[in-house]
Amino acid sequence: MLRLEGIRKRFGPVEVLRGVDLEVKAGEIHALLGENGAGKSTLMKILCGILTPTAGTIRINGEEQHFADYDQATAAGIGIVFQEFSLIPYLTPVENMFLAREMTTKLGFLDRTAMRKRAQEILAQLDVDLPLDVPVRRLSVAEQQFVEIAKALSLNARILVLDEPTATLTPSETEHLFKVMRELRKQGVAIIFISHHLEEIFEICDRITVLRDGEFVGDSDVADIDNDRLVEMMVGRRIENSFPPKPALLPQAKILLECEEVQLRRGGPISSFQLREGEILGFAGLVGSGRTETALAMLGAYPAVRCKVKVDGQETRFREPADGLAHGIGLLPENRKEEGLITSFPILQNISINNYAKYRKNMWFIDMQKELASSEAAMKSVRVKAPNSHTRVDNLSGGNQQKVVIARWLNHSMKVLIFDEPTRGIDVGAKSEIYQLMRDFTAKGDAIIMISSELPEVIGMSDRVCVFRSGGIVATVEGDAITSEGIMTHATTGKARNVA
Ligand SMILES: Nc1ncnc2c1ncn2[C@@H]1O[C@H](COP(=O)(O)OP(=O)(O)OP(=O)(O)O)[C@@H](O)[C@H]1O
Repeated sequence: MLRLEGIRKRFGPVEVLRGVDLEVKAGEIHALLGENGAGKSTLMKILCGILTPTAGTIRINGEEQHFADYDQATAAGIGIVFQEFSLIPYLTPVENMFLAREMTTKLGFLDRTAMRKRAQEILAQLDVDLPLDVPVRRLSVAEQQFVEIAKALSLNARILVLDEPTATLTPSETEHLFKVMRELRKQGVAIIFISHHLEEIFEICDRITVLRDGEFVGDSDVADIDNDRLVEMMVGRRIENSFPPKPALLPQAKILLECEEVQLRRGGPISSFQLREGEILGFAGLVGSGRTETALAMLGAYPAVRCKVKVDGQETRFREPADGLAHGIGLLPENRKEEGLITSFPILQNISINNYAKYRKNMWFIDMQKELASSEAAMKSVRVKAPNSHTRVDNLSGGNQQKVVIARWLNHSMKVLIFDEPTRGIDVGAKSEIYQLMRDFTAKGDAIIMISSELPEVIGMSDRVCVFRSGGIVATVEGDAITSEGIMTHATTGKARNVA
């Protein structure tokens, strides 16, 4: 159904796609894989007419296509759901689906009944039930994604691109999305699926194509390839063990940070926890269980009913996360593109920001050589792929933008780091490097709170784990008790103490 041949793309002097081929059949779920910055999103933007290739051909059912813009690609049967949705938050799903191509009655009035009926038909075809009369901002991320898919199908998409659709979904939402994808496959739609979760590729995909540094590395049936070979194709080397060994827990370790009596909601559970020097404390639990809110409440960024914090044994009150910096506490927010980066600034300043004290020469000047050397070393340590540290962050791939924020915090002189979903959107090769850097950080006696929805990451990295449920901590486990069954049992059935 789709054949891309010899696709090249140059941004100024940098060639980011260097002759890429991709073949996708009707009724196939095809994974497009590669490290951060390999060129996946750029290739998809070319397919959708958003970018023009420097060279190469696009054929749909054998016919050569030249898309001048997105609308022409849509007319040719291509639909794309980006990582950042294009829905208007204040409009309903139906209004969003038919935006700028509203159905009208013979007299020229809006035919709301017909639009609603068509929307219902498409959603029923996907076996998706969602409220049609509320603004989409009230829907969950998964529901918004289904609206995007339904919108593409209402435009008769036969080739559907899903760019990292599962990155922000819960496991059950991901299962629902997979059900929808299987249904579309049955209907003969060709799906191109981008994900950094390799277990998802083995679960849902029929074929794969791998890119590395803008080049085509190879393609294969999923049935003919295993995990190790796939990683090797993507990264160009074998990744032996992604989690570094855990150090022995020190029974007498100093308490760096203590949170007593956190109550997120009136009448909700009251929790407490301690963070000890040299440890990684995992915050596990289902989405909405209160993990992020508890961390934010501690830093004054969530309006908890009560929250008593002690830093180095001293009671401390933070009004906002910036107050944490003075106490050596840094936050890597979940939503780092909006909250963690100044995208119009170069990588260099995005890494060194908040950290100028380290580069100060005297009262007036900073040592720019030192700033450059230190930031470039941090950038290299997490493998940010960019021509140099002066590249603007908005010219980086999504995963590389994430790495810049991680590089900033790991380069900072902090005592405590709070990492919310540290490896979301990060490729498999860089993940293991980030895990090692986290361990190097704690080896100095500093500590990390790691909020993560990825159970293997929680288990592989945490020295102790606080399991959250319904807004509070229901258990704290350590050592051999850190198992997926144990954590899941607490996360789904655990009872919080002290319910007021
Ligand atoms: N407008 C632009 N100007 C300059 N370089 C760009 C621009 N857009 C993308 N790039 C570069 O092109 C390369 C490929 O980026 P792309 O977003 O396609 O990667 P990706 O494979 O989708 O990565 P990720 O897994 O991180 O989403 C990156 O090195 C990126 O910095």
